[in-house]
Amino acid sequence: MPRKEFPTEELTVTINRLNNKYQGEVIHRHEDLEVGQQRRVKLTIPNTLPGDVVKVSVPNARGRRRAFARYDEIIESSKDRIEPACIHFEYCGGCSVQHLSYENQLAHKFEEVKTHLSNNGFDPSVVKPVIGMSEPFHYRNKMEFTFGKDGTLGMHEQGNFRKVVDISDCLIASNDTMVIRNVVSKWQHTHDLSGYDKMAHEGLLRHLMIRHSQVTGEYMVAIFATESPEQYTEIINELLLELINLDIDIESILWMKNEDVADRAQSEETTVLHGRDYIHDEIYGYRYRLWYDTFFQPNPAQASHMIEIALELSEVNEDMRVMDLFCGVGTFSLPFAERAKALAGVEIVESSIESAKRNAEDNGIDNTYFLTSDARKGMDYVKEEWGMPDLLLLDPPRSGAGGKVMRRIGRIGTEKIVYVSCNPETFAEDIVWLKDFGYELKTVQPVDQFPHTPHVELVSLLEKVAD
Ligand SMILES: C[S@@+](CC[C@H](N)C(=O)[O-])C[C@H]1O[C@@H](n2cnc3c(N)ncnc32)[C@H](O)[C@@H]1O
Repeated sequence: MPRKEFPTEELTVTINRLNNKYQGEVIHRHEDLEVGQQRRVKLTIPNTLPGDVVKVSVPNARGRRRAFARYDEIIESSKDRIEPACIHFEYCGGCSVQHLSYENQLAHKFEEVKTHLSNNGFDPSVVKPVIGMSEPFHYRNKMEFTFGKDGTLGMHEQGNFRKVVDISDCLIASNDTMVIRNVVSKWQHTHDLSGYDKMAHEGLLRHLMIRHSQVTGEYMVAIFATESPEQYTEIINELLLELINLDIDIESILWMKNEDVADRAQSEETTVLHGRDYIHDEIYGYRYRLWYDTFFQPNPAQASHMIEIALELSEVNEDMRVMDLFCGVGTFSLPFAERAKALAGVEIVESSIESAKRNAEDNGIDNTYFLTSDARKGMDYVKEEWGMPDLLLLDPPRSGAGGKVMRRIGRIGTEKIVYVSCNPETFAEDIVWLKDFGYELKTVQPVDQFPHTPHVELVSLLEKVAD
């Protein structure tokens, strides 16, 4: 029997918490209930804060347990609410907390890290206040814009993956990134080139990736499209001329053919339209080559703080052999290797390991051993082939390292473990595994790499205090 649909209701609610995407939430309890109606509905309302009183229209409010809805009107503002600096804030899915002062964002992230640790039985007093940015804007070195089917070029709308919000200005990207974005958008409209429709799987232009180095000033522009560039040579040449004539050091312009149905900026066939297929960047004084798909820390200024903290906490010295798990292109490996006797890095993406090897060479570092492997199997192999480490460093993806890797780390039993994380929730769950191996959490230093978003990174130290 089909479920009964209830009418849309206009509710007045007071937001009482932020979820992990920093969207306001409240549980609304219905009154005047009839048999078969839900007693309560959990409302998720983007761009709201605890203390905001808002009016919101909720379709089928009495027939569902959860609803995502935009507010119609703010009746009373939270005392923490500020005017967002960005003109696109209301709909853009890029930043979700510009309506909270930066000071309050940092306070919220601090509490979040402590809560995850407490929930997993750790003493939250080891957490230090979050290191924020003095200028929390224009910090990102890589932006990925999506072409919408309606000629837009920007970010997905918050809570609506099908819609692309046209972004002519962005306060977390560099100014030159937006100059390039605007040239490409104008070019698309001049030539009436279609944006990709992900539902119908038709249209030419899919993504625009712009990455740059804040140190070397080099830029890469990559256009992802469903067709090869040959049939568009004339109009592509017009774009190239415009881009190259900008007062921006664009060292790489790429055309990436991507026919895959998955909505990712990936390439089946890469054509270098101008310059090389990589750019140079630097973090913490080390030089790196970055290809379009190389994972690199998106906020190099804050990443440098994290490297500095990791080096200090580890007290790495020339007698130590270091194992760096999830090493990527070697952002932590190279500074550690230069201060250690030897370093072994393990990473699953082959091109990152190739890059790590080349980066070590480019920086004159010759005591490294890099292995392409899943962390779990790689650790066993490295122990056999390279030997046991004295220090363990790990920086897993947001999903965390997982119990199998953590138990192996526990069995290795180095005196210190430095765990770098981009997700306090999986971090807290992972380190629970180390308790049985006699480790104690000594310090956690959160670092804000992504102002105005829900993300927070951290560097932590665990020490072996018992066998
Ligand atoms: C947060 S990044 C850190 C990279 C590096 N430490 C850095 O700072 O640039 C996590 C890395 O783990 C890698 N990775 C993901 N799953 C993995 C696995 N199962 N085994 C080994 N590496 C993995 C990713 O490719 C990525 O390079």
